[in-house]
Amino acid sequence: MKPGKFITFEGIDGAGKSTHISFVASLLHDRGHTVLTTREPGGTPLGEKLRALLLHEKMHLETEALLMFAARREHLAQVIEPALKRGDWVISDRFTDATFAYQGGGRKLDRRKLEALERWVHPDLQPDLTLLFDVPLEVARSRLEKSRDLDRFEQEQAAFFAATQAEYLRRASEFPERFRVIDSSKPISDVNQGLVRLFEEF
Ligand SMILES: Nc1ncnc2c1ncn2[C@@H]1O[C@H](COP(=O)(O)OP(=O)(O)OP(=O)(O)O)[C@@H](O)[C@H]1O
Ligand SMILES: Cc1cn([C@H]2C[C@H](O)[C@@H](COP(=O)(O)O)O2)c(=O)[nH]c1=O
Repeated sequence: MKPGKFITFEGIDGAGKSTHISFVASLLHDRGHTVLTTREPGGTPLGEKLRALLLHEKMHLETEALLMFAARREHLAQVIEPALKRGDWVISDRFTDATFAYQGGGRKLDRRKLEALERWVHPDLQPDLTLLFDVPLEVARSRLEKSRDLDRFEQEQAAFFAATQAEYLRRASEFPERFRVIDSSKPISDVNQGLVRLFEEF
């Protein structure tokens, strides 16, 4: 069912993943692939409305997790699955690992509930490659504060991001076949060079 490849970018807020998506997209485009870049929560008109709620409205933790998966269901149906079927390469700025990291790790929602939602929403699809941008918490925080006004997640305390990052790293060791951890405390040009090397082998 899936001639295209599905690549996801993950990391705590300010880790630098969005900065490197267009670089990787143009690298893959130069290799002859049709590349679609998208993001979560979001990626569809309905998903973007849910994103606005998720990033700015206070809500119950389980509502938050359910809305993340509702936006994802729409994203898969409208964007990701048709693109992969056509043979396009899809790069998503976040996917289900973010829900395990933020709602599971950061907010402590029982992982079994998230696993049940994952089995419901995408039982047969996992990313072919997940790039985890890893950076010390204080570096991420200082990059964010310099760059923009902070949303509901970005305003969380250091302990929340420490738990979120720990869950990302735990998942990277649980699924080593698809995760690659990128040291994004390095300058942007060094991170780009590392990405060029990584994609020579992918
Ligand atoms: N390696 C780097 N060195 C220095 N600054 C960086 C680096 N990577 C990203 N930045 C800067 O840090 C800020 C945040 O980067 P970016 O938006 O890519 O992070 P992000 O991981 O996508 O965060 P979010 O998930 O909150 O969108 C931007 O101003 C960006 O220019
Ligand atoms: C997919 C997803 C996202 N989040 C959080 C993580 C970020 O703080 C925001 C998205 O903002 P970004 O700047 O585009 O990265 O949403 C989450 O908590 N759970 C998720 O599943």
